[in-house]
Amino acid sequence: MLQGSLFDQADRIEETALGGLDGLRRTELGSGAWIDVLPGWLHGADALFELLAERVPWRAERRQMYERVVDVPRLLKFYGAGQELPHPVLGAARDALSAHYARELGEPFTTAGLCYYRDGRDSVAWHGDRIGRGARENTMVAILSVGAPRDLVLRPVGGGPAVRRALGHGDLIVMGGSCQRTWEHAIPKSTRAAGPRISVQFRPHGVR
Ligand SMILES: O=C(O)CCC(=O)C(=O)O
Ligand SMILES: [Fe+2]
Repeated sequence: MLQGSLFDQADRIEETALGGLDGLRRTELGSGAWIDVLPGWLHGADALFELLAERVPWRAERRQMYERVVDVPRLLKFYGAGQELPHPVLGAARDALSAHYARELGEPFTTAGLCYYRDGRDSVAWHGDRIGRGARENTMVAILSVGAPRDLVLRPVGGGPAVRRALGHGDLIVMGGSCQRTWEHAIPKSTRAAGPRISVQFRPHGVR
């Protein structure tokens, strides 16, 4: 929740700023998949968490699961290409990522999907981002995390050792190469007390 006067809040969010991307470190996962990770890319990430929690028109979705309709255990908001993002630093993040990966990706990041995990009961099940072109082509999905850390876990399709990264407080992870096809990822439920986390996923046009 927002605390103090609007003026205090404005002061704090003004401290929110991106660092450089030189510290990105790549881990090859195998089968042409990789992740790049940069802890603490966004400074003042907690102020951005508060702003997004308050300002974004979050949607609770419901899905058919067998014979029941169940709540999707996280809140969502999708911003398409050209839609104004809830804070300018997110546009700056998208553009910095587009510039950094221009050669390797061959196209810019254009969309931003936001997910709000309110506590350890919120989660996302194993999946690859394969609704769009990620099902057939190599692509990238870049995720900026604010708020409390949660584990993002990756595992090869068909089984094998998992890879786990705790992400929050301005951390960046980029899933690239064949990662959406040959690997799956999840944010598992946490039985330990987990604070709220918001993730911002930047994707190229046609990747979902
Ligand atoms: O919250 C995250 O970091 C992952 C979200 C995700 O995998 C998705 O929405 O496709
Ligand atoms: Fe995903």
